[in-house]
Amino acid sequence: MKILVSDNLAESGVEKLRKVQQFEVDVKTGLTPDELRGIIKDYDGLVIRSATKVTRDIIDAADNLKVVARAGIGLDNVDVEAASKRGIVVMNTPEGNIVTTAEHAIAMILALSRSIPQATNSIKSGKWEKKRFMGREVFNKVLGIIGMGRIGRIVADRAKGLKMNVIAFDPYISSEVLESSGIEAVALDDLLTRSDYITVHTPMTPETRDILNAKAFKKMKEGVFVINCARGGIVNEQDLHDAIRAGIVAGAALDVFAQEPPKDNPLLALDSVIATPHLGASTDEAQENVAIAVADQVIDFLVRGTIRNAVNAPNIDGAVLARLRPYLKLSEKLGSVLTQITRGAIQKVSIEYIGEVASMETQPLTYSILKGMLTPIMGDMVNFVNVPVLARERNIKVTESVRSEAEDFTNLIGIHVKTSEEENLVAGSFFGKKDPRMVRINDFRLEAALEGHLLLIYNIDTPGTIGAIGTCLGKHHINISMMDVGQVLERGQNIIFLRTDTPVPGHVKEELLAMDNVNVVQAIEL
Ligand SMILES: NC(=O)c1ccc[n+]([C@@H]2O[C@H](COP(=O)([O-])OP(=O)(O)OC[C@H]3O[C@@H](n4cnc5c(N)ncnc54)[C@H](O)[C@@H]3O)[C@@H](O)[C@H]2O)c1
Ligand SMILES: O=C(O)[C@H](O)COP(=O)(O)O
Repeated sequence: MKILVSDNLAESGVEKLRKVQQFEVDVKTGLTPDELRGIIKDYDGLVIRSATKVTRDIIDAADNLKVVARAGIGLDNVDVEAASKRGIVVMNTPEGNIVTTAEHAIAMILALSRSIPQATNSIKSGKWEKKRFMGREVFNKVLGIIGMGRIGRIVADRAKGLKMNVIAFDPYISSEVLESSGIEAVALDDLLTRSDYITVHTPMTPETRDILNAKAFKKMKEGVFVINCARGGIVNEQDLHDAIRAGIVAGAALDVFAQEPPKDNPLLALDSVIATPHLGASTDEAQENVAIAVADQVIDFLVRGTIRNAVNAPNIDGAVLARLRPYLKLSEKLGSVLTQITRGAIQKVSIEYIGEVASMETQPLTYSILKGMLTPIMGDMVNFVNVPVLARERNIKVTESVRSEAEDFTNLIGIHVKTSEEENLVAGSFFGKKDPRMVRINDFRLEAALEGHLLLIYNIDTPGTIGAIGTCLGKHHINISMMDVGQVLERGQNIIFLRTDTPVPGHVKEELLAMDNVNVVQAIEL
C-alpha cells in the first residue's frame, strides 16, 4: 500500500509509517494542486496538516485512496462530503495539540496586554520607550471565551490560574456543565458587552463565520482585546480593522487568517495587531503527539481495519468490531431483504434493537442496515463511509430505538420501512450464537437462513397451490432446499418462503405469477 505524506509531519510519525512492511511511504511537501492531482491516484493513504488542500478535484482523481488523515484538528482544508461520497475515510487527531494551542492563546493574551512584540521591535531598533509601552494586568479582568470545546476549556482553566474572571458562550454545552467547572455561561451579547478580552475557539462553520462582525464589535467595551487562534474568518477581518481604527478594539492577536499566508492584509499594518503564522499547534510536543497519533490511526485502519477519530464513519475498535461482526452481517442482510421485497422509493426506516444488542454500539449496525438497503439499488459503491451521505441525499429518514427486554429472542433487530408505495417489516436474530436468521416478515413468523437464492410468494390459501409451485420449479430443474409456510391474517393470504439451489430466472417467476391464486412472487438474492 502506498502512503503519501504531503505536509510537514514530525519524523517520528514518518518513521512509524515506514516501519510497516506493507507500506511504501513517500514524503512530498509543497506540491501544487496540479502536481498532487497528477500523483494521487497511486496512493491508498494521504497524510496531511493544514497546507494541503484536499479538494473535490483531488478526490475525483484519487482512484485508490482509502483514507485522508489529518495530523491536527481542523479539516476545513478537506472536502469531507466529496471524500465520503467516494467512501474515503477522513480522520483527524483531535487531542494531540489542544494544550499547545490553548497555551498559544494565553501567550497571545499576555503578549497583547504587555505589548511584548512591539516592545521587542522597539528595543531592537535601539530605542528605550518605557512610557510608550504601558501595559495592562490580566488579574481580575473578564475573559470571554466563544466555544468551550477541548481548547476553550483548557484556555478557561489556565486563565483562571491567572485569576481572570472567565465567562463563556457555547450554545451546544449546557450551562450546568460549564458552571460546574466554575465558568459563568452567558449569552453571546452578554459576553460581548462584558469582556475585557474575547477569544474564539469554535470550528469554522456557517454559523461561526463572522461571529465577530461589525454588529458584534459595536456591542463591545471600549478597549477590548480580541484573540483568534481558531480559524481565520471567525473574526471578520475588515470589521476588526474598522473596530481598531474606531478605538473600540485596543489590540488584536491573530494566529489564523481568512487567506493563509495573508496577502496585503491591512490588519498587519496596524501597530496594535500582533500576529503569528498559524503557529497555534507548533510545538515539538504537539507535533510529536499528532504525528504519532496520525501514524497509529493510519496503520490501525489500513492494516487492521480499526477506524478511530474518523469524522465520516463510526469509530470502531478492532475488538468491538469482532463482537459486532455477526450483528453487522445480520443487519446488512435484513436491509437487503427489505429493499428486495419492497416497491417504491424509501422514505423512512425505523430500526428497533431489542435485547443484548441494545447495549452495544448501534450506529455501525444502522449503517450496515442502510448499506444492505442501498446496495441492491446502487451497487457496490455503497460502503460504511458514504452510506449516511447517500441516505441523506435520498431524503431517507432514519430513526433508531433500543429496548433491553427481549421476548422470544435474546437479541432481535426489527426494521420497518415505509416507501412511496408500501410498508414492510422484517426482523432477525441468531440461531445459536452467530448464525443469522430472519424470524419475521410483517406478521409472518419464520426461521430462514439469510443466504442464497430465496423466493417469497404470497398466495390465496387453497389446496394444491404449494404442490403446483413445487411442480413448476421442478419442471425447470430448480431444487427447493428449504420451505416455510404461514398465514398473513391481515392480508388473507398464505406466505411461502423458500430457498432454491439455483436462482429462479425471470420467466419462471412469470410462470409462477400466472398460476391461479398466486398474487406476488419476489426473488431475493443474498
Ligand atoms: N491555531 C491553530 O494552530 C489551531 C490548532 C488546533 C485547533 N485549532 C482550531 O481551534 C478551534 C477549536 O478546536 P477544538 O479542538 O477546541 O474544537 P472542539 O470541537 O473541541 O470545540 C469547539 C467548540 O465550539 C462550540 N461551538 C460550535 N459552534 C458554536 C457557536 N456558533 N458559538 C459558540 N460555540 C460554538 C462547540 O460546541 C464546541 O464546544 C477549531 O477551529 C480548530 O480548527 C487551531
Ligand atoms: O487545526 C489544527 O490542528 C491547527 O490549525 C494546526 O494546523 P497545522 O497542523 O497546519 O499547524
